[in-house]
Amino acid sequence: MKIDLLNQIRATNPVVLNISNFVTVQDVANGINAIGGSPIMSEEIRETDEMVGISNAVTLNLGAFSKPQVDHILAMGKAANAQHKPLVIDPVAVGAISFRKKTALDLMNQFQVDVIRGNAGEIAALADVAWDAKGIDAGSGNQDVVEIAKKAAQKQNCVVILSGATDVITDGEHVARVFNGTPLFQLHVGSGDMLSSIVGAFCAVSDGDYFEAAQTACLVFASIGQLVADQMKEERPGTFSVRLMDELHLATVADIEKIAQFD
Ligand SMILES: Nc1ncnc2c1ncn2[C@@H]1O[C@H](COP(=O)(O)OP(=O)(O)OP(=O)(O)O)[C@@H](O)[C@H]1O
Ligand SMILES: Cc1ncsc1CCO
Ligand SMILES: [Mg+2]
Repeated sequence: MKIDLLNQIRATNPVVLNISNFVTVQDVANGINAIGGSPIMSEEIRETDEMVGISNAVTLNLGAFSKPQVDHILAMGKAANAQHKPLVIDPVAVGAISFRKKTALDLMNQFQVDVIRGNAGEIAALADVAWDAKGIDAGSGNQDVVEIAKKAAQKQNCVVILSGATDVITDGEHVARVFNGTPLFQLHVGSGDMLSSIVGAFCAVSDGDYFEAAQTACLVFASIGQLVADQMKEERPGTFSVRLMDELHLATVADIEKIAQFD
């Protein structure tokens, strides 16, 4: 695990281009900014090639798409491939809404993603494994999450992050797990969206090793949330989100190394 990639983000301030959802766009922008990246959002398809041109990574969030936004996402994915920029996708709620799953699969048939980041309900849907997803949340299921993540990675030929109490990261063959985190993440809508765009920032400084980038992003984000939770006496979702932003900026590699739990 190359936790030092965090310092590389802070040293090089990579531009992370996002198609976000309107629910969590500000958290996503500030999360990238706080950790040391440079966020930019886009809502206009005609600027796609130029936008991708100035970016070091692209994250596409399917959280609240409309027909024009799906066209934009498609153009952005194709441009990221053509310009060899790392491409991350967050398939929000594809486990709960069949139209979303179909749309996500249609898109991923037309461009190649480098990393998919979703919760168990979303990744199970992409793996065609039975799971009871609930809206944007993971829901419940009894299949092995490692096998689910591997299956999704093999189907899409990319790195998959299945996030949750334990994050599972796989390229379809090798598997890493991150055990850090806090249930407080679930009390803040958009924790996953922030993670997906922060994965983009790690991919930008990874020299093409997206499996390493994905693992490290998960470890850094989950550990920083855990550091915040460890300082709180009660479950305060509002306070958590503010302090999370502070710690994304302040936490050092040494702070993370002290609590890191992964295999
Ligand atoms: N029960 C938990 N315990 C510890 N950490 C958790 C738990 N659930 C989620 N996390 C952490 O929360 C972060 C976001 O992952 P999560 O799986 O909740 O995304 P998500 O479901 O897409 O969230 P959202 O839809 O709110 O964006 C990850 O860093 C993950 O490790
Ligand atoms: C609540 C919600 N609805 C669509 S997207 C979103 C934010 C989590 O991605
Ligand atoms: Mg999500």
